[in-house]
Amino acid sequence: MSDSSSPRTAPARLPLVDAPHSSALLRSLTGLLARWLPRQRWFAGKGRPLSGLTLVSATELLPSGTGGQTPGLLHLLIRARQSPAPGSDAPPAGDCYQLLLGVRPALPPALAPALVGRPTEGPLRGQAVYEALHDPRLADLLLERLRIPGSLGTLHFGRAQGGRIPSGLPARLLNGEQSNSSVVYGEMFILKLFRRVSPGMNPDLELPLALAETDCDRVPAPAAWFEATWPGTMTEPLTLGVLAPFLVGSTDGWQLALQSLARRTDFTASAHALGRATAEVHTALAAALPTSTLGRPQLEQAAAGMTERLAEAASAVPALRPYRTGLNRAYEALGDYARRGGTCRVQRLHGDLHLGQVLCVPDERGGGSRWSVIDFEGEPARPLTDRRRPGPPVRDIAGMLRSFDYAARQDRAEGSWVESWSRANRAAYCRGYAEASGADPADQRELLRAYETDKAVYEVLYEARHRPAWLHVPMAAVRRLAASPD
Ligand SMILES: Nc1ncnc2c1ncn2[C@@H]1O[C@H](COP(=O)(O)OP(=O)(O)O)[C@@H](O)[C@H]1O
Ligand SMILES: O=P(O)(O)O[C@H]1O[C@H](CO)[C@@H](O[C@H]2O[C@H](CO)[C@@H](O)[C@H](O)[C@H]2O)[C@H](O)[C@H]1O
Repeated sequence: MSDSSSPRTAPARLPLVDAPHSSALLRSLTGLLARWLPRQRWFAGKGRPLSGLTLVSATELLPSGTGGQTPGLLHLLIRARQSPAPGSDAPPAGDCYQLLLGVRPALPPALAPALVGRPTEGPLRGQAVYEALHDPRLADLLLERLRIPGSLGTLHFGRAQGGRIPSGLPARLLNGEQSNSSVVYGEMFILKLFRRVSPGMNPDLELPLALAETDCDRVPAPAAWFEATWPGTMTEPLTLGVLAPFLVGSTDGWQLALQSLARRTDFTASAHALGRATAEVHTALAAALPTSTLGRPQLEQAAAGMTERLAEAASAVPALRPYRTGLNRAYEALGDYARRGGTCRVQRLHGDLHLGQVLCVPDERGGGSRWSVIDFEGEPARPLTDRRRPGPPVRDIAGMLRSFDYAARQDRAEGSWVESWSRANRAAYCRGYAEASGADPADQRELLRAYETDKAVYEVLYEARHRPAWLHVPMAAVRRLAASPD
């Protein structure tokens, strides 16, 4: 099963573009990109030096006018090779990134912050190369491509049946802390452009497409998408972007939870509704896509995977080491459950469910509001093959329970009100889930504890890498979970 138990999958091989063209283009861009890429929020390999760049694919979406005012639009897939982390004997890894670059002889002042650089050699010599999504003309061109199904070079554009995508919708690039990049078009659609990509369908397209065929309306249905394809090769298509309806006036669950904490207001009705929404999505996914039952060997393997992940995290984050024995008890309890004959149903999941992944949307039908669920990519650090494997629903539930704890720990006052806020919302969420699904998460004690522990360990590693100032949040959970009685 996904979790961990499976061997780490090596990145699938991707074809390279034909040599003469690619080497000239790379000559233009290598120096600039080697400096620019590691500074991007979405660059996954922070802290490891870049050892080289290779071009996987290059497509001119719009040829640059020579000397004129028309910008060019270049779509690139670039493999960034990196040296292994210090002390690791792993071979150099290479992640593939998607770039959309604008090319102009001179940049208007409004686009100056988007500049990647000016190549000093090769075919782009002397041109201003910049992040194309900042340029409304180029973002508009991308929408035009998405409106009309078809292929251009390695790029293939697909569309859902029916529905209308108007042209000329004004583009607005989101500037939040994202793992990818998103552009909102006329407050009608949002395009998510995946940054780190690998062969195989991205679950953030696959699962919303599958749900669109069911009667579950909790997830915005993809209107259009694009992918890279290499017909005649063994390489699976690689998902590059998804256009979905924009939920106007929505607020994410994280903001709402923080408001409730700041104003000392009740959140349990929302948490309960969120439990119901999660159950509805799980039920629809289980009906639409394959499920199976894990028996003893697979559950033991899952527990072993968690133990291994804890060992890896502890070697990267020393603060975790004193708690290893205590945390491992949760994984041993899962192994014991399997040896006693315990089983577990697995199905496709969200994979990284937390309060930031749920949007509270004003409900046109009833005047109130309702929860929608977004971002089915799974945990960004896991290989795609892992993220696409079925897992137990309690894994998502554990993620949301951790999120209530995260929110509560943002409150500086802490103390008993905040603790009871967290406890009450965790309980309300599970109640809502149980009512809508018929399965009470609390009945799966060993699984829930093991997955909550596994999630807290993941968060320790995530915070140590991306937001060290937040490390204390999952560490508080680690202390609690390590001390919890069997
Ligand atoms: N369909 C949507 N409607 C409204 N806002 C959305 C929608 N999808 C995403 N967003 C907004 O965009 C942000 C980033 O989207 P997300 O899919 O989580 O990207 P990432 O994986 O890069 O974090 C979300 O936090 C949310 O605020
Ligand atoms: O939103 P992403 O898919 O990029 O998920 C990653 O980043 C999340 C933070 O933005 C991280 O979530 C953790 O912090 C949240 C508060 O910011 C909290 O609600 C979550 O419970 C906590 O796990 C997520 O783990 C990571 O994969």
